[in-house]
Parts: sequence; structure tokens; C-alpha cells
Amino acid sequence: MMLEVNDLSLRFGGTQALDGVSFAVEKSELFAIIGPNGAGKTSIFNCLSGVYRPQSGAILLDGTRITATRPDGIARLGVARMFQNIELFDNLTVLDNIMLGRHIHLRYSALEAALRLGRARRAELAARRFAEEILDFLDLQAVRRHPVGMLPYGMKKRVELARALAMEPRLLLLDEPVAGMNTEETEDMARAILDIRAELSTTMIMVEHDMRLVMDLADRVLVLDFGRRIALGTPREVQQDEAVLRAYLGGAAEEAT
Ligand SMILES: Nc1ncnc2c1ncn2[C@@H]1O[C@H](COP(=O)(O)OP(=O)(O)OP(=O)(O)O)[C@@H](O)[C@H]1O
Repeated sequence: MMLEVNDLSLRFGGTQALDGVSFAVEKSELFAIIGPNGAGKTSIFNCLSGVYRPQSGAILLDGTRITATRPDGIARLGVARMFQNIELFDNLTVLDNIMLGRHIHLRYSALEAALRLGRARRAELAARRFAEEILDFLDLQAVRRHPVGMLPYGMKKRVELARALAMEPRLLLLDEPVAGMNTEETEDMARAILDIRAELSTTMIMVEHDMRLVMDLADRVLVLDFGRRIALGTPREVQQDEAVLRAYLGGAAEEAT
């Protein structure tokens, strides 16, 4: 298993955000986490990326315990996150935003960087080549020199995805990747996610409210309600699960069936 989450609990004062949640994600899997508002989805992402520290339980990435690792350490271990709210630099170009995502891979000393010699120069060139590949891969070449602030919403999200991919993550966290998108933008994003899985074999965990997208794309789905795991299985399995239907009574899960 590439990721193991064992008996994770997280509390905020009187609120039990996560209550003994366990699941495991296989390498190259596209894993989804769903649940009604306040179910604990974002809390899991925040634990996985080191933003929150759970009171109990363990998170293992390729066997290494990362439960108490800080966000920068987790990023360096290869966990990248595409945020729900766009966190790009509006005044910088698409290419520069993507290059920034790459900087944690450029491990050279300040002196080398200043002199732009040897290792630094080679690393910079490799980063540039890789950024170009990602621009091709996500069909962003036409806007590479455009300031991100000028782009339409759907394309900004694609740049955000490109920046996360630039870290060559072994685990990519997608935080509501199609929130606020129209039908066409949603289809583009779905295709990009499928391309990433098919061609890069990146392991992905997606939190998403769009049931149709989750059911179409995910290999397996974890369903949370009030911080507890109520179901885990294939999209077909969770859609037929009694507890899931109850949690979503009158909600999106029924629409998707
Ligand atoms: N920083 C925090 N301080 C206090 N309570 C929090 C904090 N973060 C989350 N919570 C609480 O923990 C519970 C789970 O929240 P979380 O954001 O993980 O749910 P969610 O499933 O992502 O919800 P949504 O679908 O609305 O984004 C909620 O009751 C929420 O109010």
C-alpha cells in the first residue's frame, strides 16, 4: 500500500472532526473521499498534508510514518496538493507558476544558485524541460507566457494542477477539482485527471462533491459522515450501501444512481 491511514482521530474542542478513520490507498489508484458537509473530508486532507496534527492514529506513506511531519517535510516526501481555492501568483506567467512548483526539487546551495554553476544550472535546465512537458501534457502551451490572472477560471485550475504535477508527486491530493466549473470545464478536468492516471500513473486522492464525477472516475470511494467511515468500496458498491443512502437522504448520491 502506498498510503495507510490507521485509526485517525482529530478533535477541535468539542467537535470530533475525525473519529477512528482507517483506509489504505494502492499505488496508481484514483481514490475518492465523499460525505455530506462537515463529514471530515478536508480534515483528512489537512492531516495528510501536515496542516493538522491528529490526536491519535497513524499515517504511513510507503511505510514511513508521517503523522507528525510538518507540511514542508511532507511536500518534500512527494505529497502535492491542488487547492480548492486557486493559490497561484496572478502576476506571474503560467510557465513561472509551474516552475515555482518545481523549486523544491532544485536542491542546490545558495552559493551555487548565485553563481548558476554546475549542479544548479543542470537542475534548472531539467526543471525547465519538465515544465515544458507538463505544459504539453495539459495543453497549456498556447498560454505559457500569459499572466495567470488573465486566464478564465477553468484554465487557472488547470495551471494549478500543472503546478502540483511539476513536483512529480507520488501522491496527489485533489481538493474539489471541479468546484465552480461549468460542464465543459468539468469535462476537461475529468479528462486531465484520467490522462494523469493513464500516462503518469500518479496515485491520487480526490475530495469532490460532484457525485457523477466521483462515480465515473474513482477506483474506490471512502464515504464519511460525522467524522466516521460509513462505507468504503467501488463506486457501485457505495452507491448501493444503505448507510450511504441514509447519510445522503434526498441528496446527491441518489441523483447519481
Ligand atoms: N480549524 C478548525 N477549527 C474548528 N473546527 C474545525 C476546524 N476544521 C474543521 N472543523 C470542524 O470539523 C468538522 C469536519 O470539517 P471538515 O472541514 O473536515 O468537513 P468537510 O467534510 O470537508 O466539509 P465540507 O464538505 O463542508 O467542506 C466540522 O464540524 C468542522 O466544523
